[in-house]
Amino acid sequence: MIRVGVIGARGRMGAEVVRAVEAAPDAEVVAAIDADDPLSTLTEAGVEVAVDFTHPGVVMGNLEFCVANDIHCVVGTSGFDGPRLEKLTSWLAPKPSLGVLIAPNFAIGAVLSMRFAELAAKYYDSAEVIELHHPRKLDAPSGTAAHTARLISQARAAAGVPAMPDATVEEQLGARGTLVEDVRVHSLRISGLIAHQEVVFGQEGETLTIRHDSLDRKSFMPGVLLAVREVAKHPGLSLGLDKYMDL
Ligand SMILES: NC(=O)C1=CN([C@@H]2O[C@H](COP(=O)(O)OP(=O)(O)OC[C@H]3O[C@@H](n4cnc5c(N)ncnc54)[C@H](OP(=O)(O)O)[C@@H]3O)[C@@H](O)[C@H]2O)C=CC1
Ligand SMILES: O=C(O)C1=N[C@H](C(=O)O)C[C@H](O)C1
Repeated sequence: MIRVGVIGARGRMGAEVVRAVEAAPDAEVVAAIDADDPLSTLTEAGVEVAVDFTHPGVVMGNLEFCVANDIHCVVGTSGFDGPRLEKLTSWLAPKPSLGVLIAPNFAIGAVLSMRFAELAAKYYDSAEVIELHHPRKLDAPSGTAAHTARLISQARAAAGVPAMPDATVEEQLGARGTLVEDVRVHSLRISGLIAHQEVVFGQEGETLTIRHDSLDRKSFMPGVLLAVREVAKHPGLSLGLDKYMDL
């Protein structure tokens, strides 16, 4: 049995993770902590894999503790940029057998749609990302949208695709979304939604839209369980659940 600690266990995702791990035949929740609970609960319970669904403002402190205490980490919390990933890499340097996965999205369809977007990127003049989420989400744009935009941008740069056509010279603040690298990202917050994303590509006479919808937070659980099972087999820092999949 894999001994799992859930950080953010009373949150929307954390509570779902506790249920999913408890139902798994090969893993058990030995610690479930939330804001104000001491991180030492994890070491006292002998946690092997910590799963973090908290807030961008606290996740780095949680990871610093887990890495220092040789606990593998599966991280769904958003807010990871280049400097954060560099810091994590430096923490992991003296721990060659420890695995940390930062996954912007655990839904299998979302992982596939990011890969599809990366593949499509070099074939189109234009690409923009629209993410749609529940209105209690704290951050914008979503981690998934930012990651998708970076993948598109990097794929276009690698293929030498010229800048996207856009004649806008007068823009009311925010009307064209925000730029992640050179890709526009638009964020909607709508009651009734959970987590959704469209990537729209276009060229003369043709568009391609790649859309993914998480209709229930259960959609993230197969990916979380896959990560819990795999993280110890993938030492170092991995970005994206696709690193544990045969894509
Ligand atoms: N990668 C993926 O597939 C997914 C990622 N996410 C991301 O996961 C994160 C959490 O989302 P969600 O569950 O909706 O958010 P919630 O706000 O529902 O849950 C976060 C929980 O973490 C708690 N918390 C805050 N600080 C700490 C701390 N220092 N230690 C332990 N627990 C703490 C919060 O307590 P309190 O409310 O008191 O602050 C809350 O209970 C977000 O960043 C979101 O974007 C969400 C869905 C899927
Ligand atoms: O806050 C959420 O709900 C979600 N957050 C992640 C993100 O920021 O991309 C993943 C998913 O979109 C749900």
